[in-house]
Amino acid sequence: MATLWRLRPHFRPEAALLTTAILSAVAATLCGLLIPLVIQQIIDGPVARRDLTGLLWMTGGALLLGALEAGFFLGRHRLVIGPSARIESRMRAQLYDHLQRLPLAFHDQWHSGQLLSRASSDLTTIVRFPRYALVYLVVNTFTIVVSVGVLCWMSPLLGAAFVVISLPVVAGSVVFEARYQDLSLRAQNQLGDLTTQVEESVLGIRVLKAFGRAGQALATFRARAELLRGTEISKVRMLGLLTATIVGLPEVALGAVLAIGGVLAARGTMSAGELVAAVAVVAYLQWPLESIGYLLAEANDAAAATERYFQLVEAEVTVTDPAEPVSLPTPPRGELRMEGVRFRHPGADTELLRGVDLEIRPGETLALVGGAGSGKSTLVGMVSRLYDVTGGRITLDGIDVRRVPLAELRGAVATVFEEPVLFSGTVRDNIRLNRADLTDDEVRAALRVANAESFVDAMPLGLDTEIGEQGFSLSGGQRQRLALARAVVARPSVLVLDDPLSALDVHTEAEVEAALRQVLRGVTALVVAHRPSTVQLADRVAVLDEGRVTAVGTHQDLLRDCPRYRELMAPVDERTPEAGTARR
Ligand SMILES: Nc1ncnc2c1ncn2[C@@H]1O[C@H](COP(=O)(O)OP(=O)(O)OP(=O)(O)O)[C@@H](O)[C@H]1O
Repeated sequence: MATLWRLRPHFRPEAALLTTAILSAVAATLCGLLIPLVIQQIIDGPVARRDLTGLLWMTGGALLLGALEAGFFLGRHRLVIGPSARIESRMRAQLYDHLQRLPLAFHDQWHSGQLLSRASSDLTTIVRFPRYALVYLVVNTFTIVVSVGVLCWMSPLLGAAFVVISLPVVAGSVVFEARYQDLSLRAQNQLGDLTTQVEESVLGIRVLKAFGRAGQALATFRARAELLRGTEISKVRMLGLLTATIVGLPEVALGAVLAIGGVLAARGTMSAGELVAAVAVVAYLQWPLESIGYLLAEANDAAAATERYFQLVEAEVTVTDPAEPVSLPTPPRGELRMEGVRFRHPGADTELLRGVDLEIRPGETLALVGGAGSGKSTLVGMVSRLYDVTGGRITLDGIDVRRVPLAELRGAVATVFEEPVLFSGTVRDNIRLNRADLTDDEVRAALRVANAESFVDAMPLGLDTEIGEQGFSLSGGQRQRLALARAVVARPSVLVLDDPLSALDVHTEAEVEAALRQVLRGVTALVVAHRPSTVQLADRVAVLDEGRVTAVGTHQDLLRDCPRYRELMAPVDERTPEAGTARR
């Protein structure tokens, strides 16, 4: 339960409304509890005296209390809706914002389904707590304490009997509390694994079908679903056990009150009205008692979800804005240097990059060539700080990129990836991508440079055509040319192209290559390349091997002087086995 205490910064802005909601619920309870006492007065007073006028007044009083109880109850309901919705939306926004700021090294290590389930089902579970369980845990505890007080005031014997009968419930709740949260956390993690599999299967449906792996994927899914089912059943069994203990309590308590109260009334130490009131108070306790198990389960589910939420929002953002920022020259010249750059993945035993030295002159295009997994993407990703170096430094125009404000750096360095990701929205939205200040003329100029204007104009609504998921279906080459347009639209000084041709067929490759030739004019470019066609776009080529740059030169020079380069550039069927693999 201590975990839930960590939510207080989120609850604090809503404290006034939540407290009013709780007070409203307490007021409803007090009205409800006063009714049995009015009934006692009615029976011992007007009914015993056969006083019709008094009876009418007091019955009216009981009705008024009933109406007030309903009003306060409704008030509680209304008061809690706004705060809980605001808490939910703020927490969701904080989580999303944090996910955006977390470095790629973090995203490399987390399954997307685990992130999705935290952002969706976990937050819903957390928010059910202030909306419902929090108020009722407070109010029901209050109701039970006040009711026991009322019983003790009527007859200490009745109060003591009720407390003794309640002891198994208290013990059961303590055991339940300890075990249920563990099960709840396990179930939420298992749900995250299932979400990951659903997401991966949806994204990779073509591969699964093409390789005939749908059956195997289903078997894995079933096994995971079975695991989750088992955990959920254990949760329900545990809750059932507690509920079974609790549900019997009001009946036993009622029997005990009737028996003890009956004896006391027969002896004349308790009036008939007091006996009826005591029975009514115990009957009033039925819901608060029966709901304890459910509310504890809700609180524990919320606590487990809270733990998972904080795992994410407290994950360290290692790539941050510098404390003492230094601006790039305006406009930046685009001189890029790597000085002894080293990189080790968090928790990895060995370094992927072991001292890379490289210089790219303003306006020059340098191709980076290396075996699969040799660290090319990681190295080029460091220029815009998708990853941070773990040793050495990268400078742009003589300034360490870690000293440049992130927004400025990412404005100066644009990246195109192997897989062109397009978002749901229009062509224009995708090209501008959060740069709403760019005009249609600028967007068109970028499309022209990327050799994409003619096919965009041929689309049904031109720039307004919806693309991305479920949008207008584009070919690989068209998608990549839009990605190029997106990269150049804001006129960056440095372009990082992470193997932009590798996912394309020969014909499409030629289209994008033509676009690339245009795009590369006048900017400094670092291009990850696998094929001679891409390499030939570059002024110079660097060979990355064993974590270092082992050779730099023109394509022709390297073909002549560097055996490793010849190996890497050879057609796939002519390569030696280790040429295409990481040699670390
Ligand atoms: N979390 C991690 N811990 C340790 N090593 C990792 C981790 N994530 C990735 N790697 C290693 O980093 C390398 C991938 O680096 P990178 O993607 O930069 O290579 P690349 O040269 O671009 O590969 P490719 O040409 O196949 O795209 C691989 O060797 C991989 O094993």
